[in-house]
Amino acid sequence: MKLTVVGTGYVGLVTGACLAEVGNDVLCLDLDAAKIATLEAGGIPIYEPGLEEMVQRNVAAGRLSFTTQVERAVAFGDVQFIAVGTPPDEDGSADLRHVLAAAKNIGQHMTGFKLVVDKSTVPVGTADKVRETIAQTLRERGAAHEFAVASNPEFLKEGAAVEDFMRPDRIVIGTDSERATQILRELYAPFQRNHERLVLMDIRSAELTKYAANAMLATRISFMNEMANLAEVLGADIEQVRKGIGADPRIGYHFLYAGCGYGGSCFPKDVRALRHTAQEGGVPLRVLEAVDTANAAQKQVLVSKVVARLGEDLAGKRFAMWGLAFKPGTDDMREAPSTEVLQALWARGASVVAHDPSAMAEARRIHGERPDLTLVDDPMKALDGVDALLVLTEWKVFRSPNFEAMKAAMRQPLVFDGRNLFDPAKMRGLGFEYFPIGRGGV
Ligand SMILES: NC(=O)c1ccc[n+]([C@@H]2O[C@H](COP(=O)([O-])OP(=O)(O)OC[C@H]3O[C@@H](n4cnc5c(N)ncnc54)[C@H](O)[C@@H]3O)[C@@H](O)[C@H]2O)c1
Ligand SMILES: O=c1ccn([C@@H]2O[C@H](COP(=O)(O)OP(=O)(O)O[C@H]3O[C@H](CO)[C@@H](O)[C@H](O)[C@H]3O)[C@@H](O)[C@H]2O)c(=O)[nH]1
Repeated sequence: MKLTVVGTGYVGLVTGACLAEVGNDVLCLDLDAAKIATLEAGGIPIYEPGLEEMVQRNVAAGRLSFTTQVERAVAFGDVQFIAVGTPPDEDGSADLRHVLAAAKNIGQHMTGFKLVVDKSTVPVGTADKVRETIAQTLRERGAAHEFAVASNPEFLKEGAAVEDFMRPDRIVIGTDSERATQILRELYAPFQRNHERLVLMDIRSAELTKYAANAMLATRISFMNEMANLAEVLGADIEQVRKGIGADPRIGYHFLYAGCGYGGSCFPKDVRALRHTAQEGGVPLRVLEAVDTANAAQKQVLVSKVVARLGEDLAGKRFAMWGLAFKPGTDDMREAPSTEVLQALWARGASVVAHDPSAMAEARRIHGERPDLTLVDDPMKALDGVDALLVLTEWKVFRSPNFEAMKAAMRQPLVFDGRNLFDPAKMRGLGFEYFPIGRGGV
């Protein structure tokens, strides 16, 4: 099939590359000329395991190409995927400017049937707006072409995006058009594996499914974080509790880890956008309100522990930070807990020496050159003479460090671990003062 993907961010680029991988001809459009230039030069603008090779392979095979030319992109694909950003507006609602601009471009340049597929995360009712925008643009041109609009929300996780797209748990498709259903069935046939992954539904339900999934997962994390805070005070261990409750298949072991708060480009934004939608609809979402509040508090948990141990005034103190990305496997720092912890430490006069396997360039872009932030290329180098180590991201490379060398490098063996990487008994046995999350019983 001939496909156009509008937007070459995490979702658009992965969608384009994976759909080319199974034999489609894909043209990716982005208005960001620098991104397209990078892609055309054989590079990729983001870090995502397996993506660069997949892009290069499909470009070489002639199945994947890139453009900034809207007219060419609209002409190319019978299916037009909209995968542009839907950032939060000031009131927390999803900003649909880019989605509707993409829709308008399609209406402006289409000369025959197009299936327009919303892949961006968009509030319920957006497909109607996309439809209306295209219809209106066609009317203004005096043109009459058939088109269909479908919702196909994306569930990939950063750091595992290619794997998630190639081997999806489910493919949600919302349509009210038989023609659209047929096209998308055929397009997604190679991703079915051994049983049907397509979940077909009406458009509004598909749009809500995306938000409901992220809201449920965010709720689970905030719940575990609050249990962890309670466990600490009660002298219980959240890791034991996690295993105990996860054994119930109705709960399950996945996505049950307490930590220093959830971040990323999706959970915080989508929880707020859904709350906004509910407010407009006059429906209280009390649970989700608490999920958001609990997460904001959890992002400060490490700082509270530092202050309780070292005092409010941290002037002249030096901290090592392991991990800047919002989670391992990505260079993305959007809403990362590290940013809030850095700001809180700086506000108290401390300086930080940080290492992250992927996100250091991003940290430099966000925080700029400043005397109270040093970025080093080796986690052990961050420890020289520091008053404490803070762990913000559970990268694999941090899991089995040389503990003796760590102790020798630090001014004092003090570790605040926001991701529960280490065994508390072992740490204490080695002579560390160790502050994990929710492990009061060990
Ligand atoms: N990042 C994720 O893990 C993830 C997963 C599932 C769903 N989503 C959702 O998918 C959508 C895209 O997210 P992302 O992380 O890929 O965003 P992103 O910001 O990384 O990329 C969006 C891209 O769209 C481009 N763009 C904007 N307007 C355009 C237009 N009119 N024409 C062409 N290109 C345009 C931008 O230049 C940018 O490169 C969002 O709604 C997001 O919530 C994201
Ligand atoms: O047990 C857990 C699991 C995750 N997290 C945190 O939760 C955040 C989000 O993690 P994750 O879901 O792995 O990352 P995302 O790439 O943001 O993916 C989420 O958001 C995407 C965008 O909507 C969806 O497509 C995915 O299905 C959904 O998992 C991160 O800060 C994690 O540290 C925890 O604290 N504990």
